[in-house]
This record gives sequence, C-alpha cells and structure tokens, in this order.
Amino acid sequence: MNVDALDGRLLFAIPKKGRLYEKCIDMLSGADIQFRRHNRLDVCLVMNHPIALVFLPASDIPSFVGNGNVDLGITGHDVILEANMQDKVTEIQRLGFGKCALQVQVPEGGPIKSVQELAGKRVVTSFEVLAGAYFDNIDSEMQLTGDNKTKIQYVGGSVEAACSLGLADGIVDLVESGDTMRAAGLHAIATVLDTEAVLIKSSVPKHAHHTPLIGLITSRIAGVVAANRYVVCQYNISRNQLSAATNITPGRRAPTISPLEEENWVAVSSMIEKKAAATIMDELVKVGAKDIMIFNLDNCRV
Ligand SMILES: Nc1ncnc2c1ncn2[C@@H]1O[C@H](COP(=O)(O)OP(=O)(O)OP(=O)(O)O)[C@@H](O)[C@H]1O
Ligand SMILES: O=P(O)(O)OC[C@H]1O[C@H](OP(=O)(O)OP(=O)(O)O)[C@H](O)[C@@H]1O
Repeated sequence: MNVDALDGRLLFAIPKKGRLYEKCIDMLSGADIQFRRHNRLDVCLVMNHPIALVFLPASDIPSFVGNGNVDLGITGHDVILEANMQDKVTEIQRLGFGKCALQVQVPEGGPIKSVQELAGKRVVTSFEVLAGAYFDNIDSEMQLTGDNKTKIQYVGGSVEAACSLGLADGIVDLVESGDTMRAAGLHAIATVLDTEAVLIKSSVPKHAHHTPLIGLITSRIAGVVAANRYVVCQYNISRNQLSAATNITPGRRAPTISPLEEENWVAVSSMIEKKAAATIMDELVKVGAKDIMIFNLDNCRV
C-alpha cells in the first residue's frame, strides 16, 4: 500500500490475533466501519470513513496509542497497566468483552494456601510488571528484603505449566472460565486485577482535526456495547399491579407505558440487562404480568 494513502486518515489499532480479535471485528461491523483485509495485511483502509485500521499485537497497542503513532485503539485494560501506559492513554469506553481476572494461582492440595505463604518464593508470569508491583506490596507488608523477596520470572506463554515443571511455586495468569487453571491442577488464592477490553485514545492527541471523528466512532461503539448489554422487555399488566411491575423493570430512564384496548390493562416496555432477563421474567410472572416478551437489539444509541 502507498504510504500517501494513509495521509490525513485516523489510525485505529486492532489486535491482530488472539482472544480479542474476533470480538473487535464484530464491534467494527456493528459500528458500520467497512473494510476488506487483503492477504492478512496489517494496515487496511476503511471504505466509508477516513480511517485506516492497523492490526497490531494487543500488547503493543498501548504504547502506539500513548505515543501518538496511532489515534485510537482497542486492547485489554490489563495490557495498558502492564505496558505502564495508564498516564499516556485515556480509556474512553469499556467494551463488555475480553472479561477475565489476573489471579495468583498455586497447586491444588499443595502446602501454599495464601499469598503471604507464597511471598518470598518463585512466581512465574507473563505479567511481570503487574505481578512485580503486587508482590512488592506483599513483600514490604511482610518485611521481606534482598534475597528473601518474591522472585518473579517472566515467561511468554503456557504459564500454567510452570508449577508442574518445577519452575515455580505459584503463577500469576489470566482466568476466564477457569478451565486452563483446573486442567493444570491449580487454584486461585488472590485476584490482582479484573480486566476487560477497552477503547483507548492518546491522552495528548497529536491530530486535533480527528476529534470529531473520534467522537463519532466512540458514540457508535457505545451503541454497539449497549445493544450487546441490554434487551427490550415488553409485557402486559393490570393497572393495580403496575407499580410492582415497574419496580422490577424501571428502565434506563423510565418505562414506556401504553394503554391496551382492554380496560384496566397496560403494556409496559423497558430496557433491561440481558444477563438479568430470566430472573426479571420470573419476578414479573409473580406480580401477574402476562405475555412477557424479550427483544434483542440490533443496534442502539442511548
Ligand atoms: N481467557 C480469556 N478470556 C477473556 N479475555 C482474555 C483471555 N485471555 C486473554 N484475554 C484478554 O486478551 C488479551 C490478549 O490476550 P491473548 O492471550 O489473546 O494475547 P495475544 O496478543 O494473542 O498474545 P499471545 O497469543 O502471543 O499470547 C489479554 O491481555 C486479556 O486482556
Ligand atoms: O480460564 P480460561 O477460560 O481457561 O482462560 C484462561 C487462559 O486464556 C489465556 O490464554 P490463551 O488461551 O489465550 O492462550 P495463551 O496461553 O497462548 O495466551 C490465559 O493466559 C489462560 O491460559
């Protein structure tokens, strides 16, 4: 691609592979950012906006954005802290995916039951900055100094194998479902950090003329995030049970209430969190709601 083709375009960094990749592509599609990635090229032009997408390793995105090489990016909150870029990037929006926790893990049934018991021993991780800061605190609480301090060793992957290989007494690694941890015979004894994917921009943007476009993209992505998070709940209820029902579905702003042709009955429509939908429907049935329906949102602006 001719470098001039990028002139004046907003550069938007997307993880090139890994856990965040597919969800990022879905998010771009939901925000109607149209592109074709030829031959897995790492830079591609957006067809319907003056934007170029740059596909980068998730771990490099904080520094590219923080140093102003690209204008916007998506990566994990954990990755930003691990890159020590929290002062140079602004987290504009949490994206509701890539949710997991960075946890301290030790062998199940082994002698170590707490981080205090692990302190001073060997810890293997891919997150040496975050794990280092976490154990620095524990070490100073326990007054461990010099050779008695916790030994943090970096490995690039397969961290969960470190204990059974005899490299480590404990590890610090990401946990989502817990399957990897359990399969390796480990269990968590502490959480260092909860994380999810975030949309970021430079705290000191280099290209002021991109501000309106960043605003537009942010608003579209916020719409996609909300559409993934909420559903519309609609039901019929008799007026004397209305306040009990709307206490269950207060809506984001307020419920919409429409009269029905049947006397003393109304229809209620409210946005509710998708993850609470089943429980909310159970509660609505208990207060006498009928014809309860849940509608997914394709997209929204809220
Ligand atoms: N199991 C998981 N569930 C949810 N999100 C995860 C999970 N594992 C990682 N993430 C998120 O995705 C980010 C990138 O992780 P991933 O393992 O995909 O890295 P990667 O860039 O593919 O690196 P590599 O494949 O070289 O290890 C993590 O920092 C975290 O924010
Ligand atoms: O709790 P779980 O749902 O099992 O997920 C946790 C695993 O996911 C991540 O690794 P990933 O599978 O992305 O591969 P990696 O080890 O190559 O980073 C992480 O490093 C854990 O190993």
